[in-house]
Amino acid sequence: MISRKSLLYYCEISTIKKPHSLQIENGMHTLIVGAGSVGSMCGWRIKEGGENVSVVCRSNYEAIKENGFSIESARYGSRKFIPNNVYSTCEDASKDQEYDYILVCTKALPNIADPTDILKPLIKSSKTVIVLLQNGIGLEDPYVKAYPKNLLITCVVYIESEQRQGGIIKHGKMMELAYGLHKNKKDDNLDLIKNNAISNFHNILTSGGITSTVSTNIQKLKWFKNVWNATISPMSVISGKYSGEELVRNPGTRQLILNAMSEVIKVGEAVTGGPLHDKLSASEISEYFVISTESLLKTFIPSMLQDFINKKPMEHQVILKNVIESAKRFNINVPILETTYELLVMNEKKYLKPKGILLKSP
Ligand SMILES: CC(C)(CO)C(=O)C(=O)O
Repeated sequence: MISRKSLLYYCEISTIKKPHSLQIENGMHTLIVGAGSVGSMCGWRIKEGGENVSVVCRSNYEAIKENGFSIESARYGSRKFIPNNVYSTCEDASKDQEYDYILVCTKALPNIADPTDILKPLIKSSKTVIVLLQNGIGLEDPYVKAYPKNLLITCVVYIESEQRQGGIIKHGKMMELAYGLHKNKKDDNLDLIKNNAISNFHNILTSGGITSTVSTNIQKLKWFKNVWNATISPMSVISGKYSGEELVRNPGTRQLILNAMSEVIKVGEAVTGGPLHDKLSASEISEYFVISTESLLKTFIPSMLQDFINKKPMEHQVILKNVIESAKRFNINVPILETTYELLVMNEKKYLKPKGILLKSP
């Protein structure tokens, strides 16, 4: 019987040990690009851990410049987070710094604009490690193409947070990152520079109290997590704003979600070349996610539903469309995912079109 521990509990994880010969550097400078609910939480914890943290904010810039962030967290308590510097553009952030780590915490919306463009002024040499803290799959290729000399770390993000208004952040207990170096070829041997980049990142996260895990098979973990994101999140929007907890408690939608999950798992297995989990079968993975969702609070709102409520673009390209496109390559039928995707995009068009935001045609 599967019981809920944490959404990450069942992931196959390999934590690397810090090699004794490695010197962990101090005083590193991290830039958060997109200081919304995820970016501000990470920035806050990394600064609390003793590092320099600057942020690039867009819609919330004036509020953050003036007052910083006010964070109310069930895990860490309620505090203010005042970043070292607050910028409104990456251009401004690039003027007097070259950063060790750039954490990309913006929404992943490659269907609206090239996501790598905004980093251009910031990437001055191979010193900067780019870290993607975004939901979905198939995000990495544009970064590899645009910045081939920079190391790329890609993450699975489990952070339960929401921005109420400019700079007011509400956080629950979940604050976990699993990550690994994005590799073009299957190569588990990390050389010293790569190992250093990962160890330092691990160090700055754990110093700030973020549960941090390094994986040598990060794509498998990303697909595993996307089983949840590609099903519960869009269903919560198209069902008319039901929470995940309500959807899995209702027998009809519970079965629909289980069926949709099995479509995602089939595609994930084909893409990653094996099971998405070492100990759980495909049906146990779906069962595990449904049981985990059952014990989430009614008030827990998936980030896609938060975007829908706030009339913002939703991340359906990386969460759903990329799965559907992979399914086509492997001749796998995904009728539930296709239906969900089409209905989601129709819903989004209603509010994006009047704002003049158009999706790129495929
Ligand atoms: C489950 C959660 C909150 C983890 O970050 C998430 O991925 C989302 O809401 O989109």
